[in-house]
Amino acid sequence: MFAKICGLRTEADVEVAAEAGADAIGLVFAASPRRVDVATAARLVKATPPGVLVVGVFKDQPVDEVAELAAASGVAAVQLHGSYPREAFDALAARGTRLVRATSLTPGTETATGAWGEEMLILDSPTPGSGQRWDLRALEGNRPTGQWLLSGGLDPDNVAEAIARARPWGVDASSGIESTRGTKDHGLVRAFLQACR
Ligand SMILES: O=C(O)c1ccccc1N[C@@H]1O[C@H](COP(=O)(O)O)[C@@H](O)[C@H]1O
Repeated sequence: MFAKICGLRTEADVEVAAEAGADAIGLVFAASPRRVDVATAARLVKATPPGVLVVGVFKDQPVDEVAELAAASGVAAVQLHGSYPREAFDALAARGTRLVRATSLTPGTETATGAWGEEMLILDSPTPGSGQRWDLRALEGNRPTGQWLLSGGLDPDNVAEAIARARPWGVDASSGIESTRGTKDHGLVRAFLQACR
């Protein structure tokens, strides 16, 4: 089970997540209490051990801004939320950017991982980073294929059951592993990663 821990803001956050077995971490560049500036992101990238994928998280920011922040910080991939068209994915892929596509599961959602050039697909609630769960019954008849991550309101207490029901390739969490909004609780991060496995 691939596990991504999102919204890290300090070196201690990175160290705990990596030591506890996170496969990927997310640094948020979107408007959010978890947002990091580019200098902080670059420091956190340097603090991340090899083998842990660092993903920059964006929402409805211009493609040029995404590419500039990704290059300046050194994140390995970008995760796009919001209403990006297919052309935005194509433009970033043409620059060699590794892509993660995040979407909620509404009628017409493209659920085949890789369909827009992304290497991972995230199915999230309609309000990313809010801690809201969504009705997993929506997966019936729409279950993605390939490297897809379940997200939206996951925490140490609910993630095992959510995995059993949704059968994702991986999971992604932020709000459910915080003490206060924007501040990771290291005990909850460890408990979440243990519960995933
Ligand atoms: O975490 C944020 O603040 C955020 C802001 C804008 C876009 C995405 C964001 N995070 C992503 O949201 C989900 C986690 O949601 P939850 O808090 O666990 O419900 C995950 O994909 C994050 O990468």
